[in-house]
Amino acid sequence: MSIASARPALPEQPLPAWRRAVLKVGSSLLAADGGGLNARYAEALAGFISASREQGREVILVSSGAVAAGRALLRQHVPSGGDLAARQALAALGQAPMIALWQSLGTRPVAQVLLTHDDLRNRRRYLNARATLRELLALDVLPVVNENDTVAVDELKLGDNDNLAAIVAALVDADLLLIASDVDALYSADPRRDPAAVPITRVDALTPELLAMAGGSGSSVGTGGMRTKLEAATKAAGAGIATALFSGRDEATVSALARGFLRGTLIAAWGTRMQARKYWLRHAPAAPGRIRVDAGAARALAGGRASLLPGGVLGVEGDFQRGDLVEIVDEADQPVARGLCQYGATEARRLAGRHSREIEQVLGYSYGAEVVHRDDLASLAHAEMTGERTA
Ligand SMILES: Nc1ncnc2c1ncn2[C@@H]1O[C@H](COP(=O)(O)OP(=O)(O)O)[C@@H](O)[C@H]1O
Ligand SMILES: N[C@@H](CCC(=O)OP(=O)(O)O)C(=O)O
Repeated sequence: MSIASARPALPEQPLPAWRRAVLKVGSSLLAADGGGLNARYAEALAGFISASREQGREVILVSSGAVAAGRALLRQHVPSGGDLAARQALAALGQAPMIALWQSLGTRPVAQVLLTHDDLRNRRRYLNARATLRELLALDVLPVVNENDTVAVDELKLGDNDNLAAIVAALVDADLLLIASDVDALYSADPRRDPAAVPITRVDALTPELLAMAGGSGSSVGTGGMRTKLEAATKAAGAGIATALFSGRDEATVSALARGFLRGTLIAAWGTRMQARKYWLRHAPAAPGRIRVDAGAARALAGGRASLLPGGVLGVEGDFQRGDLVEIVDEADQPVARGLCQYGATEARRLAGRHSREIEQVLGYSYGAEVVHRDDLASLAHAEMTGERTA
């Protein structure tokens, strides 16, 4: 039974417009009775994914449930907490049945994507994960992401799939993070413990008071509870992505989602995705290196809408890798922009002053016509920075 089923249904509110969303489905839904995997609630969620696809939208699924599935397969008591290696073994055992469950509920092929914190901290792996996920969407395949529990210990661990889902949402430039759980909203206190708890359906800012309302998991299969959901929403908000929390146990709630309405808690983003991205590009630590550009390129970059092409590059200083954040300066060494470089310093040096169509001939391969793509670039010119949110 849903925790909040004895309470009155929540009002519907419009979801923000979205084209790409990450949907996180917790163990509390896939192993709802505390036993093995069960399609009972996953079916409606799979229906939502198919309906979204038909509306021309893209969904990336982040699914838990491997540990619960593994535990049920062994048909023996394995303690929920405790031994990390035992949990890892259970996850390895249950991962294939979890993927098979999602495959059985849809017609599109399902692709398994296993990630760790290390994969997303390392710039090259981050870019590879992003490219793979984008390619899977282009192939019209449903990516099903989970933490790679076999290798994820301590510092490699994201710790929970709520946080993983927020990171994946930023990785794939999603517009919305949808978190389906066994509770229909964020409450003023854990509704399992406090019958007087009241639902909070709209959050404009995640204040310390709100964060303090969130408790841990109330079920035997879930891990982070509301605490990790609010952590995830904080990460998503900082990346310009709104989060919707809702009960995946309530069919009417899930079908309302396909109509663009939420019965649950909507946590607003801090700004637009582009503002958040530009803010990050302007303020994150840059790699030890600089790209010097000619006057024409400097003018174009100051406008905030042009990419940096190899022809505008005069020289490259220092050392950086493909994907690093680098500073771009003009002929007088004045910073004009910052951006993620598509080529490493050695490659960029060889490309300086060349035409984009010569890239393949010079390097023997190409990552694209731009040294820095305009989506990955933030101008430091005053006009483009006005209106920037303060973090
Ligand atoms: N303030 C709160 N509002 C709503 N739920 C809360 C709150 N604090 C703790 N919870 C608990 O969070 C649980 C959902 O998280 P969790 O068990 O980790 O599920 P999942 O497997 O879906 O991630 C709810 O069942 C509820 O008991
Ligand atoms: N990677 C683990 C999921 C851990 C987790 O975050 O679970 P949950 O709190 O149910 O989303 C598994 O597949 O069992």
